[in-house]
Amino acid sequence: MDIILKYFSDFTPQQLQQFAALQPLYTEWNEKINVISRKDIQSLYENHVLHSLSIAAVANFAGGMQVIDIGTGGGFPGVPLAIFFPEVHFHLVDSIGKKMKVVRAVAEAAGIKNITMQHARVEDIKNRKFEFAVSRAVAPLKDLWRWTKPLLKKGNEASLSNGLICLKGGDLAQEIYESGLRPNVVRISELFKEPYFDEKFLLHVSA
Ligand SMILES: C[S@@+](CC[C@H](N)C(=O)[O-])C[C@H]1O[C@@H](n2cnc3c(N)ncnc32)[C@H](O)[C@@H]1O
Repeated sequence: MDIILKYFSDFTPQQLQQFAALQPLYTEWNEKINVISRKDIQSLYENHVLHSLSIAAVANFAGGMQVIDIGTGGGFPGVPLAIFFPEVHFHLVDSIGKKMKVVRAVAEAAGIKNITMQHARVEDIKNRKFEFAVSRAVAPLKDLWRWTKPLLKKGNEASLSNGLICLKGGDLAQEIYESGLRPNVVRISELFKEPYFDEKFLLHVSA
């Protein structure tokens, strides 16, 4: 987990304990329910935790905000962000129930209190509003935006205006064109120097 401390500091002892708990917990749970590819589990902190925290490097969520993680799978980016922002509430949603089981077990064992979980397709969530939606590796930008837009409150209380923040890789030109949107695009390799982050991007679309 030193790779986290290379880029972020000022964690409380509780946050450090929670980050440290992730490796044994995900290693144990991933053997029962596969949420991270088996070869990737050794690179949990770089490929999953730090990648998730690229969102924290660009968006300083304010205490009391509500953030939905769409298609969280085993809890990325929602779980690392919930540890990073203990005053922010994270609602983690996935359409596959058994993945929610892993997230629930990890959050409980690590004592992460600011997370709720919902087994649902995000399109079916009604009557709830969030300041931000976050997502990694779930759907084309066009679909993510169609699902997310009705769930967002407008506002500007964080370092970024309220909206969708998604993590994506590869050549995004066609995907952005097809979305009809003009997202702000951040190269994650400008934040973190490890080769894993080459060709990885963070996209932000304002509500
Ligand atoms: C490739 S996995 C990524 C999981 C996690 N975000 C990560 O980066 O490790 C995509 C996840 O999105 C979920 N998903 C896809 N479409 C969804 C939808 N419409 N509503 C909720 N979850 C969805 C899938 O069940 C799957 O767990």
